Amino acid sequence: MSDNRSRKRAPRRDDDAPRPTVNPRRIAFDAIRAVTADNAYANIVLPRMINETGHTGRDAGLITELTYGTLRSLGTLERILAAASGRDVRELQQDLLDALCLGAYQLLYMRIPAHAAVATTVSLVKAAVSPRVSGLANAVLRKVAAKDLDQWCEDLATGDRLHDLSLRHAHPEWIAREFEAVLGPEELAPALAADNVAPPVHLCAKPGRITKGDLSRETRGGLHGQYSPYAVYLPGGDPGRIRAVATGLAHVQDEGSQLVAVALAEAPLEGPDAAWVDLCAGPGGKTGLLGALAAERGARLDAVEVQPHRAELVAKAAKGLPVTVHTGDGRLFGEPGSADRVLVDAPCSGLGALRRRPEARWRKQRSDLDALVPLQRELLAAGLRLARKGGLVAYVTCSPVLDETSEAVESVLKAGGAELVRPDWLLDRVPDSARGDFVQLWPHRHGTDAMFMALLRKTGNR
Ligand SMILES: C[S@@+](CC[C@H](N)C(=O)[O-])C[C@H]1O[C@@H](n2cnc3c(N)ncnc32)[C@H](O)[C@@H]1O
Repeated sequence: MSDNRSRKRAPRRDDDAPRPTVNPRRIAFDAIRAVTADNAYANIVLPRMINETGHTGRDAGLITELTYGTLRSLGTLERILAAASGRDVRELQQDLLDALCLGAYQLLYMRIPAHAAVATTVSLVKAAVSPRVSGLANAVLRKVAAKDLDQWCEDLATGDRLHDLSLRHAHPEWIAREFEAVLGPEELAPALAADNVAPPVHLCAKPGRITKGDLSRETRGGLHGQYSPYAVYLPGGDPGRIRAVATGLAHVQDEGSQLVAVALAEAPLEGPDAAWVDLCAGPGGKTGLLGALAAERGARLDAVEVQPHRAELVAKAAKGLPVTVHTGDGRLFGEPGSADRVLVDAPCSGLGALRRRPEARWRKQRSDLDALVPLQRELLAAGLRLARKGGLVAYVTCSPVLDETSEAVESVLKAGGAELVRPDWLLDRVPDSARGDFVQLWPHRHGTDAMFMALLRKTGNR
């Protein structure tokens, strides 16, 4: 018997679990294909693929970086690939283009040696696309590798500031223009750059259910949130494995989302304060927090959601809380003048949460706003109708776009019967969050999604 065979085997990492056999780059490629060919969402398909193929730890991290990074940078990668190949990349078959983007991402954004990035991508093309195009892939990627990202961006710059910043930070130009209209030119680059950094997971300790201290201990050292009295930052790992999350005492929720919900609950209100409404509730993050606050105050919350499957999620989030879930159109809900506090967390472009959905920026179009903007205004008007005289309405979007935010509020205010109120609770605790009397949070300033909030008080009877 040889020495090798007589030596005891080192215990395996996870007992009997088989070692993953699918190559991480192949999984990243398959996930990118699912997004580009089947319109899948990376944050849904990728965790499933990683799980099914048994990758953990550093491998899982590499697969996530390859997939999310490539998808976030698609527009810029395609521009560089077009220049390197001297052709319109839309003429290439989509699976080849996806593989080239994955290879170019490794060359330009990761510290993977060029020879390894080119060789692994060419092998991937042979196996997953066609051996016939592997020579083309090799030639194009070698050209990409000849320059770094800064040099490519310099070569492709036109001198138009918005164009050049959009290219450097991988955003469609129209989105950069919308951000600049709110922020001005100075802060545009940091705002775009912040969208390319994966956000940490924020947890919300439901008030009256678990304290921040206990939740932090359960997460093994999660820091308390900077601004929200209920936020704990998850230091790492799967939030579903935290007992408080699994049992509904806490939930995953961006700190900015927590802040706007609490700001509505904390705003001073004269008169009765027992009837609260969440008019656009799905999937129920803010319902869970507002419902817990309502329980502490002896109030009740009606949560309205138009999509039945999202209403089911709201019911789950509100379990054990004084919340009634209604499936229906918020524009038609309830008795006028019956509510003390109303949240209108309107469906929006979601441009304030681009950090979370890597492919989203390339799928969205300015024309998406054509249908959203009138709906947002109708929902805000419905929220005001529902409020009693003196009652409060918070209008919230996860977008900083002017059309969806201050302009929506100003247009509804023109009809009369309501006034703008300064949400002092939030503005006083979060530096640089005021835009006039509105709240505008930003990833690069606050580490939260770019949530917008306006607080209105109903002054009329109708
Ligand atoms: C921005 S999301 C709300 C997020 C939610 N408040 C949370 O914190 O989890 C907007 C929601 O409004 C719903 N919605 C869209 N149109 C609606 C309508 N007319 N009435 C009620 N809900 C509507 C969408 O289906 C979506 O679930």
